[in-house]
Amino acid sequence: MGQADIAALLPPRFRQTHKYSAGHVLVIAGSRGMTGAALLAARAALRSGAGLVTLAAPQELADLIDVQIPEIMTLPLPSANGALTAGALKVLRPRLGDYDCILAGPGLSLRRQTKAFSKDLFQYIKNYRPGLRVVLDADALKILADLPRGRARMRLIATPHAGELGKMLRWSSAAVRRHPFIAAGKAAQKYNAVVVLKNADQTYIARDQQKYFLNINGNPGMATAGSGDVLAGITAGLWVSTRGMTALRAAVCAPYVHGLAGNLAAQVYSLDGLIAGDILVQIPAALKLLKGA
Ligand SMILES: NC(=O)C1=CN([C@@H]2O[C@H](COP(=O)(O)OP(=O)(O)OC[C@H]3O[C@@H](n4cnc5c(N)ncnc54)[C@H](O)[C@@H]3O)[C@@H](O)[C@H]2O)[C@@H](O)CC1
Ligand SMILES: Nc1ncnc2c1ncn2[C@@H]1O[C@H](COP(=O)(O)OP(=O)(O)O)[C@@H](O)[C@H]1O
Repeated sequence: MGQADIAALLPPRFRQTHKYSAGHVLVIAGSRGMTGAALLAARAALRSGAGLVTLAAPQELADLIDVQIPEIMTLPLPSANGALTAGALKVLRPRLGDYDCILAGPGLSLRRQTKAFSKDLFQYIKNYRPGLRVVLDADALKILADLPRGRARMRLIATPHAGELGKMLRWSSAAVRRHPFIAAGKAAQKYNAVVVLKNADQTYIARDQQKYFLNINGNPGMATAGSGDVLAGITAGLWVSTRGMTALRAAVCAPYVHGLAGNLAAQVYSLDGLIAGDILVQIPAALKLLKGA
């Protein structure tokens, strides 16, 4: 799809918008050593239009983040050794009704206790909050892949790279790279999700095995740590903030906005010097180019 097609899917912000109608994203992410992934995703959601973003993170990291980025609220959760533990769900459960979308996974870690928490969370959402929008990326996808087939179906956008999608399908990442359309479609079917497969310079979007979208916007400068965390944040931000935005529309628009922001960032910082935070700060300019305001 071209720039005009994407622009048509992104209507201007409604005049009477207030921060709650623009949507509240809960980002569940980060562990010791990977706080940056959580911050990139949370900031990208805000920069993509979400009215409020709360970052749920291990308590010691949440306390640090709280003083760093004034626009982001934090929800400290029980943790051990810098990663979330099973007790985190008890704190989260009564609050889940406050959020329009959950984005989980960037920098979450694959520790045993974090896996237990994540699996219980997915199951809880499936049973008690089936309408909640969920974006899963990175470690959350590997944890989802461990669940028995179909156990935790949600209203889901999944944003794997080839390694992660390989785990979701029990394929090698080389096989995913060889057959990206088939892999994205099969995963969409298996997980009842919209799948955004990040295959370097090409991103494949599938909701089933019949209809696919391909994004080629972007540049090789975006092959840099944290670039995917930014895409996950854009996906959640667009999904909640734009009226009438379906999961498929959000999944089609987000990689385009991400690529456009990456292209604007490359003009300033070059293909070699570009870092994920540069993509992040160009999201508003990319949206302005697409929406005209
Ligand atoms: N600043 C930070 O805190 C950062 C934290 N990150 C976090 O680090 C954790 C591990 O994620 P990684 O993706 O780095 O490592 P993973 O271990 O998840 O995946 C990397 C493996 O997948 C394979 N692979 C196959 N196709 C690939 C493709 N198209 N793109 C990338 N890898 C492909 C690679 O060969 C490699 O073996 C995640 O939680 C992630 O969110 C990263 O996002 C980097 C930045
Ligand atoms: N050569 C490239 N051209 C365009 N986009 C790229 C290229 N390499 C990587 N990207 C983009 O960067 C992101 C990388 O995501 P991911 O592998 O999850 O990184 P990370 O885990 O470091 O955040 C994807 O959105 C991908 O499309």
